[in-house]
Amino acid sequence: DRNKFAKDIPGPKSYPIIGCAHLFVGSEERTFRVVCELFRKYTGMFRLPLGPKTIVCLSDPELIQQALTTSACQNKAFFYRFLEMDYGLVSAQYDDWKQYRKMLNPAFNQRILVSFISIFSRCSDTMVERMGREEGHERPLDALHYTAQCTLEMVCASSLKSDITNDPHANVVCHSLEKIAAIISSRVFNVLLYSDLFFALTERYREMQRQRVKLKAVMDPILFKRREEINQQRLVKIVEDEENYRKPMVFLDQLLNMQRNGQDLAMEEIENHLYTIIGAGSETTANQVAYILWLLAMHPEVQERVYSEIQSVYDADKQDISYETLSAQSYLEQVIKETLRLFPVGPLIGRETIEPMKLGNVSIPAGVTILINILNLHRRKDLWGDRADQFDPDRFDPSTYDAHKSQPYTYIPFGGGPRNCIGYRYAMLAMKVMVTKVVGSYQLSTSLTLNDPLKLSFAVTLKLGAGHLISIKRR
Ligand code: HEM
Repeated sequence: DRNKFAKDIPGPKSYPIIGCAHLFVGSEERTFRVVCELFRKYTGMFRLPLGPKTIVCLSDPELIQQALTTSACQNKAFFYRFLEMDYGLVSAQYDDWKQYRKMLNPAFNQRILVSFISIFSRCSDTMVERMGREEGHERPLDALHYTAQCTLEMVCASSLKSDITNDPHANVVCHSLEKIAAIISSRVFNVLLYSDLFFALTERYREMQRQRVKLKAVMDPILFKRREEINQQRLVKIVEDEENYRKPMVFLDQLLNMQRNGQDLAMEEIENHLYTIIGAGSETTANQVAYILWLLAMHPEVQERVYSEIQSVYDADKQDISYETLSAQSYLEQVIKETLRLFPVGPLIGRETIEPMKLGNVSIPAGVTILINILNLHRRKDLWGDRADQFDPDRFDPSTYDAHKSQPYTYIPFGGGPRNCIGYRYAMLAMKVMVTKVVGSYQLSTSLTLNDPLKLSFAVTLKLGAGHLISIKRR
């Protein structure tokens, strides 16, 4: 029996064939709540058979560290296949991934990231201006609506060298990404939708195809245009110049110049990488900044400290943002870190064992799915204290913060091990610029509190059903 290894691992009651599938009926919100309750109940490791799959869930930081750092566990879990981006960095299997990551790492080097700060700044100014149109309105605005368009523009301008600021279709892309993410995630705990054949018969599948068509209609022209330009450059042999060839390039250029055995990558591979970076780069950052603004609106005293730091770092009339000024905003960094702890926008990640391995004292065979709940890990009272559910940026005061030193895997908002987030430094810079621009311009408030029903759910990113509702007043 394939599942014999799991017989001594604790877990909820399961039934033949369906396993624990009966636990996950109802809304997405309910499903996510049940998942989180299980992770709270079993503090080490538990098994979760779901139809044909046995999932081993990890709550303990030591076990999480083992899983994320051992090479025998570096394939992605079966549900990443639902993304239908098999060649992209997020879902590629280990052997392919090693090559891709090596070739794409240079597109995230320090020099390139610093050169993006002016793009982040320009896109954030546009966001602030758009928000301003809502000022004085009775009803609060949903911060995500604004951050989503902004981060999409940032990713296109930085990684794709393409300006979509006034593209009327930009909002369509944000909407499509969100819809696709929700459909993909709805398959993760729904055994009936594991089979691609069965899924293809559903309305969700047809909706996903419709959204993909919309997405491609906006993104394909960007891709084809840039490919044409790069082919032209090649013709005039610029790329063959040794120095140019070695210079790190932005993501899309790196991709279009990548060669394997003297051949360009296949179009399907390039598209998978492109859509992966757009999805992984824009949706995540947009949601995270929406959480930051919403928490600042909820905690005026924290917001005032962020604002006085902005005043002490920047001239009164112009916010000339540079790498140095951003580095000087250490309190803002604490606020971002604390938001990443309480509301990590990539809450559930999964791996699959490539070879047999030991997790603690349990022998796990090859082909087993491992599931990690980052949200639950970040809110464990035994690791973070009784006030783990409260927002307290002082927790990350560098002079006192030591949780990380004793066990770095108690805090993993960007994942961990070799397959951690390739864009985490990009994200930190982009978030700092966005928050600086908004808080520098507006005073934020909200009537919501962390005790209200927040209706969290999982749609690749961590969704807030209540909405990131805030009111703004010009400073
Ligand atoms: C606040 C923002 C972000 C958060 C919280 C975040 C979080 C994460 C997490 C948790 C993972 C690990 C996924 C796993 O283990 O399966 C990941 C991977 C990844 N992220 Fe991010 N991310 C953010 C921003 C970005 C940005 C801005 C980019 C690109 C511009 C990006 C690109 C990626 C890619 C390509 C991977 C896959 C890496 C690999 O397997 O080699 N992310 N991210």
